[in-house]
Amino acid sequence: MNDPEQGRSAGVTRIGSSRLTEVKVENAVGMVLAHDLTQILPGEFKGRLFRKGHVVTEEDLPRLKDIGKENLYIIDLADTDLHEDDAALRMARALSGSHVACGEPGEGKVTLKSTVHGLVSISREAVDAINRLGDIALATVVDRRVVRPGDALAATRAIPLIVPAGKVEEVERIAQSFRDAWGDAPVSVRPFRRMKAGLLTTGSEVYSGRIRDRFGPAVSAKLAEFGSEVAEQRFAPDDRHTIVNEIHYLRKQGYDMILVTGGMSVDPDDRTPAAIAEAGADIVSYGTPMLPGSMLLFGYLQGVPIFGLPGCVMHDPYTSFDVLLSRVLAGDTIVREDIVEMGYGGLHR
Ligand SMILES: Nc1nc2c(c(=O)[nH]1)N[C@H]1C(S)=C(S)[C@@H](COP(=O)(O)OP(=O)(O)OC[C@H]3O[C@@H](n4cnc5c(N)ncnc54)[C@H](O)[C@@H]3O)O[C@H]1N2
Ligand code: MOO
Repeated sequence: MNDPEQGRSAGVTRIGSSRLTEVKVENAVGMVLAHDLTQILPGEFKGRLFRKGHVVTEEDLPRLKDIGKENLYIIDLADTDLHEDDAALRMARALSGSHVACGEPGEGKVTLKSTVHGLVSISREAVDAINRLGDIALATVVDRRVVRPGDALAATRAIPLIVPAGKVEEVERIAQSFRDAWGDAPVSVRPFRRMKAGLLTTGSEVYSGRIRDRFGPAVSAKLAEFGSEVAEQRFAPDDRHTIVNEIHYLRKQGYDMILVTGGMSVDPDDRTPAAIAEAGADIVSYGTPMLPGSMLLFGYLQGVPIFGLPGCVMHDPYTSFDVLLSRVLAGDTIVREDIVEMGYGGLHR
């Protein structure tokens, strides 16, 4: 129904029950523009040259010709149709959940932005169902990306200038059934909680003072990046009994999470995984299918998240620790399947 050639006669194009009446640019002075008009100057500018609602003046005529406009159109919109800007705005409103701000329409597009620092939740199922409808487009970032205030999360757009209202109503239905099932809209952001971590650094070479600790500064900086902090750092040699006692000490301090560094790999004197288990943690996984960060351990000690952090966390800017830390700070409980799913797309080095 949106073939613009269909139903065209003597300067009038019919799209469904709506009509577009052609007006030659030379005769358009005083006319109200029915949609935003775009200019593209490669390498210089791309955007709105004239805004919907603008009243055409004599001086506009050469600029309209410069962007290829020989004709302008008056829209008679049928009740069953929506203007591109209204379609994009209604879809954006339906899709916006917690901590998401909906922008103003421009050139038939509305952008959804985060209002907080947190983890975005985007339902791929809902996005695919919406894009299957045709005539409308929804483009998003990937689920579980860390976002900051002002970051774009998604954009809605009508493809033709005039869209059947039924398409937008279908988007609203999809969004509403998602809300009914999950308690939030298909695009939402969970702000990061501010957590206090207890840090235990193992390694006899560090404990004895042979080498300077590099884990403490790296882990503190990482937590600060997310708005959390290392509240206390302790040190232990590669002795399982001492490591277990230090983990119990940190647990008693009531920290929101416990981080243990070093001794995570293959040698018999890498004691940390066994010590974390002996301390009483339920191990969700020792080994994470992501690189860097494959030797990471994650579990819960009396409900408190506990990480065994491998050496790469000291020097690689993005590891499996970033992925799991962001989820813990967003309030997720990590299960084995979450770890399993990290392998696909998880090769970063
Ligand atoms: N044969 C294999 N070798 C390695 C494997 C493997 O599977 N087979 N895994 C590799 C991966 S992945 C990682 S990551 C590293 C590191 O593992 P660890 O977490 O066990 O680290 P450590 O052995 O304790 O130390 C490695 C290295 O880092 C220095 N270190 C440790 N802690 C500190 C600290 N707090 N400050 C400064 N430097 C520290 C330590 O002295 C060593 O030089 O293993 C791979 N190898
Ligand atoms: O675990 Mo290593 O932690 O992949 O570089």
